[in-house]
Amino acid sequence: MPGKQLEEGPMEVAAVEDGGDEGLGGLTVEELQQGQEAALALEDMMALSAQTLVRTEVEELYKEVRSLGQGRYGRVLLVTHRQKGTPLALKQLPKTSTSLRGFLYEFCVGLSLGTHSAIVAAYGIGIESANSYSFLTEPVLHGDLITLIQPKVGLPQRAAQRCAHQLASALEHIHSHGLVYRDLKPENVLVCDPACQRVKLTDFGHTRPRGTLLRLTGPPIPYTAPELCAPPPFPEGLPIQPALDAWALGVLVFCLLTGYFPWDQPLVEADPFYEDFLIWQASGQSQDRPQPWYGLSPAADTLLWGLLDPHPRKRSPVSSIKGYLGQSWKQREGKAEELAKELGEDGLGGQEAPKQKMPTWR
Ligand SMILES: Nc1ncnc2c1ncn2[C@@H]1O[C@H](COP(=O)(O)OP(=O)(O)OP(=O)(O)O)[C@@H](O)[C@H]1O
Repeated sequence: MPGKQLEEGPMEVAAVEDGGDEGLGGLTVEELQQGQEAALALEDMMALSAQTLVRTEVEELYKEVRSLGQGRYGRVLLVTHRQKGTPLALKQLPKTSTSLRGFLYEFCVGLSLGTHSAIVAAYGIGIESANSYSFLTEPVLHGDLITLIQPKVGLPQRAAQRCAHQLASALEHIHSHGLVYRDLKPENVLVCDPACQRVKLTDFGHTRPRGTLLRLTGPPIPYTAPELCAPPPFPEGLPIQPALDAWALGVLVFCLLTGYFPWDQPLVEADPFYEDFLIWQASGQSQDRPQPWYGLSPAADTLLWGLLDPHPRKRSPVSSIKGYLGQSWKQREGKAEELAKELGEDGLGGQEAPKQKMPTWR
């Protein structure tokens, strides 16, 4: 998502000299340095890539086959190389809404991360045309994950675990490069086969170096971590951390397992589902388990409590998924209904069932 409204800035180096975590908005010196190194490496790569841009109209080199998708900022086309016939995905970003810098940024982030098996491979070809910028990646032809998640049901457990494992590994790779992905959602997860054996993360327009100062510019969504909703420690924003992606991964795993969002926004005042979750986390009592969580196993509860810890420093890293892979994440068939009965779910203490609706799947 390049060339978007200004919502971020680099963290002031002076903050490091202040010393202590306080002056760093909660980042350690090492974390801040890791982000700064990532930012410098990207700047170098962008300068080199700017010199190697191919200046031509896309049709001169590639033949359009069909549309693969349309995002807010660009469209993605399946094309073939005119001489070789090789199929490729071409992401095209109009110059009216994308700056050269924004384009180079997304292009270079994708290029530096695309060596991981669960990240879409980039071909290192950037094109500047009269009205657009484009780059080429491998085409992934079975659509995105949102089309496979059955509302109110989710994915079969094995498929959900395969997706979660691969996405955690992709995010770990991104974090090891000093970057935070920041846009985990099913629409950005491409599916390589109908059984969802292999998935790939795409769209690096929001990815930024760790420690970049960032403010929320619109209303939060379920994937937005609560620390981004709170007043930021600096006027320019919150220094971003990989914990933002761990939160989004927790929400995504919940969606994969249930077909529901756990809440609309992580705001106690505005969202009763989130408030119920915090009450359950605080009490640990089974009678406080919120309704959307009934279908999950104890292992999934523990995994998701870790990833969805409201305190970013206490939150489990994305790699915590690995410790839960051999276990069941869903209640066995019928168990969720039994549990509902046990908990008097047709009534909080025998009253009529609450008429509240689960968060609707969007
Ligand atoms: N390599 C690819 N192969 C197949 N389909 C793709 C590929 N890359 C993207 N798509 C499809 O195109 C859609 C839009 O792509 P992308 O998310 O990169 O655009 P965007 O404008 O940055 O989106 P957003 O609105 O999320 O910022 C994706 O949701 C996906 O369905």
